[in-house]
Amino acid sequence: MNMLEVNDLSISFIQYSNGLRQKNIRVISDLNVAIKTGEVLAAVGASGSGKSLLAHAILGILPNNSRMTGTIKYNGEVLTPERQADLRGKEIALVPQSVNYLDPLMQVGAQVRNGSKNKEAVIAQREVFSRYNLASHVERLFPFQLSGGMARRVLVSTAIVSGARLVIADEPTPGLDAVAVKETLDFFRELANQGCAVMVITHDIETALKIADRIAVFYAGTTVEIASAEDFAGQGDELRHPYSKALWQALPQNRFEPIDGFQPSSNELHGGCLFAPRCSIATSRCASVLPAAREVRQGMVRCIYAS
Ligand SMILES: Nc1ncnc2c1ncn2[C@@H]1O[C@H](COP(=O)(O)OP(=O)(O)OP(=O)(O)O)[C@@H](O)[C@H]1O
Ligand code: NI
Repeated sequence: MNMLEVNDLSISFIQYSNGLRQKNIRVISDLNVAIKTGEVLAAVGASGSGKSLLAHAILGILPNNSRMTGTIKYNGEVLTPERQADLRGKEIALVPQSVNYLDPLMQVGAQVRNGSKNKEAVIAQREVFSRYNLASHVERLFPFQLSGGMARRVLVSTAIVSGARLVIADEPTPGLDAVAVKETLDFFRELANQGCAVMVITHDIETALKIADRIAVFYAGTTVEIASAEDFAGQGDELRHPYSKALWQALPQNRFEPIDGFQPSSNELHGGCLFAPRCSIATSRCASVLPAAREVRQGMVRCIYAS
């Protein structure tokens, strides 16, 4: 069963230009993704492709000047803002991308326990800290006293101590050394094995492949492909979308060929397939129709030529 289901999610920001003229800038378009109990799904894509906004939409923490359409379901139930507030930090936890999400005025131990002073919470927090090599005095420190790597371990600890069922980790590994990276990824796998659903957001396919069952490839605010991790192999022949193939082939151990051009920015999105201007197999048809999401070989793809 799907623990999380995101259907036709679109997000835009209202911007004021030339005085009072209002402009809607669309940053996520018709995005679909789902995660099952026991599964780790990686969301992979370049900077600005909409990964963090998806995380914030699920948690219900989008900025005030944004508008969202589409539905997000948790265990089959549509999430309303009230329900999101109830579940946030309890059943649904975020490991945020930036350490700025830590409260600068609160000792980190208390933050990880969500303010709780009860005995079990303190024990759980201390166990996780020792597991992450955070010395016993660290719980009394304030965020500004932590190194970058320590702060990231504190953020991961917060999600773990919360006992959440759905964990969304936004770039959890930068600033960690190789051992801590492995430990963190292993821990997410363990959470999934215990029946949680985990989404790991990363711009790095190699990190994603170390942990994910399935990979959702983001481009310019939508998912262009959702494939099983095994499909990222060899020449990438099992992949369905030209962008996923190009990403895969750009890795040093593969052809090491960069993709020409740039991801369009949100104020220059045109009709048609957003990847078409950079795609080697694009035709005039691609410029006119936005490809619908369809199922191909047990994966999802948005390309009219995928087979
Ligand atoms: N508050 C905001 N107002 C206007 N535009 C925004 C706002 N927040 C994000 N955006 C735009 O939305 C798009 C997606 O941003 P998002 O942070 O989700 O990208 P990302 O995939 O997480 O990138 P990164 O890998 O750099 O973290 C970007 O083009 C960004 O500029
Ligand atoms: Ni991000």
